[in-house]
Amino acid sequence: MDTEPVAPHPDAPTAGSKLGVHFDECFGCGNEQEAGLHLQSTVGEGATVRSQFTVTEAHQGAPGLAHGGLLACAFDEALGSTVGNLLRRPAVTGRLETDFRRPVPVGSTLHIVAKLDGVAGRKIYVSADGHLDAEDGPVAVRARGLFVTVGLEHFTSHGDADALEKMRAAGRVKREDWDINP
Ligand SMILES: CCCCC/C=C\C/C=C\C/C=C\C/C=C\CCCC(=O)SCCNC(=O)CCNC(=O)[C@H](O)C(C)(C)COP(=O)(O)OP(=O)(O)OC[C@H]1O[C@@H](n2cnc3c(N)ncnc32)[C@H](O)[C@@H]1OP(=O)(O)O
Repeated sequence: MDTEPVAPHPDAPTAGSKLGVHFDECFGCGNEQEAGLHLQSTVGEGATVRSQFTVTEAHQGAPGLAHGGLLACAFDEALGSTVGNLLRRPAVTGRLETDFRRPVPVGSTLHIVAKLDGVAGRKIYVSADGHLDAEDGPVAVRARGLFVTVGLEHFTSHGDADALEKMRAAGRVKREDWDINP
């Protein structure tokens, strides 16, 4: 792939900043989804975001083991949060590849480190490693994503405009937070 290197937006949150919930009903990070992943993220050094989530019984595929689709969801969230918060561009997942390298048991915590890899026009390439039970634990899942920058009308024309208003009212998303025409 022919990409340009990418640096965080000058107004992006700095290393150590905790990233809040972007939407209360988001399955990845929202606090109104009881069975959701409740992923919590912090900006890391360089163009990285560190996220964690603990696998519960609600996330099983085989008995006692995380469902692969839910693990993919965690990476979608972690990668999307990296793009949204570091680049401040509204973007959606175009492609998500996951390598499942080790089983992830219920009760374990996945430590995901995601990084911006490059951009090519509207295309943003990101990747992440998920370490089992510790930041330096063995890699259980690896993912690569392609996000595509969209205008805010993507969400208003295809999504729930009332819910977007609710997000704005809750201060989750402000128009001035986004670099709409990078
Ligand atoms: C005020 C409201 C703000 C709302 C913001 C909300 C939240 C954000 C807040 C904070 C951020 C924090 C956290 C976010 C966390 C999680 C995010 C989860 C993200 C998701 O879970 S999101 C849901 C799943 N996602 C979709 O629902 C997308 C459905 N889809 C489409 O809506 C279109 O498909 C679209 C827009 C992707 C492209 O459509 P399009 O017409 O605009 O553009 P086009 O097709 O030309 O693609 C342009 C270039 O991307 C290449 N390209 C596209 N797709 C490709 C693929 N799969 N593989 C390889 N290349 C691909 C083309 O080949 C071309 O490349 P080239 O320019 O080189 O030709």
